[in-house]
Amino acid sequence: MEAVNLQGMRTPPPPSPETLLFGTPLLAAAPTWTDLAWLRGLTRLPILLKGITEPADAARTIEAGMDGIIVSNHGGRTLDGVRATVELLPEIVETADGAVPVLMDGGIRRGNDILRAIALGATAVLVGRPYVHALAAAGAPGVAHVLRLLRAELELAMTLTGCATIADIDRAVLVRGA
Ligand SMILES: Cc1cc2nc3c(=O)[nH]c(=O)nc-3n(C[C@H](O)[C@H](O)[C@H](O)COP(=O)(O)O)c2cc1C
Repeated sequence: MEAVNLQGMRTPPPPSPETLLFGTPLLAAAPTWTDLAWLRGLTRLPILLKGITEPADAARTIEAGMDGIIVSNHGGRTLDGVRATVELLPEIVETADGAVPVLMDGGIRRGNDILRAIALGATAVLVGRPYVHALAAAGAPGVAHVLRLLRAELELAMTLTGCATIADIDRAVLVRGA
């Protein structure tokens, strides 16, 4: 039987050789779908599940009562070679079928990247390294500058593709590659 602490949290079992990842108990402590049910029961706040890369997991996220999906490969840092999120996005949007918002991150560097993601069905995008690098280079004003640039570039891309509002952005703005 699984141990449960006073807050109702699952206490990870002691690591076995099978759950040791390169000598660390990382996998043994990883949250499970059961933990999501526990978390859902604790709050009515929206919960968005990050790191979804498979349609089957997207379906399970919705079944688990989550409020949104974040398509993410964590910036490709943890598993080199995992498919790009912009490539994964359409099949996950199709699976979600409007039931919950689908956000994505990974490789958003310019306004065009935001336009493309929204055209492929993303409700919104998130950024990681651009704001971290800006913070390191120029502090809080650097972060504000990056966000201003992304917004200005998105507005320019929308103007050039004839989209007056975010809701006007659809697949018609995309050109299919060979
Ligand atoms: C230094 C660093 C540490 C990160 N640590 C985590 C983490 O602990 N958990 C997580 O879900 N994602 C983590 N991420 C991934 C980001 O949350 C985000 O998914 C990713 O940076 C988005 O891609 P981008 O950097 O290309 O915008 C980390 C990213 C960086 C650059």
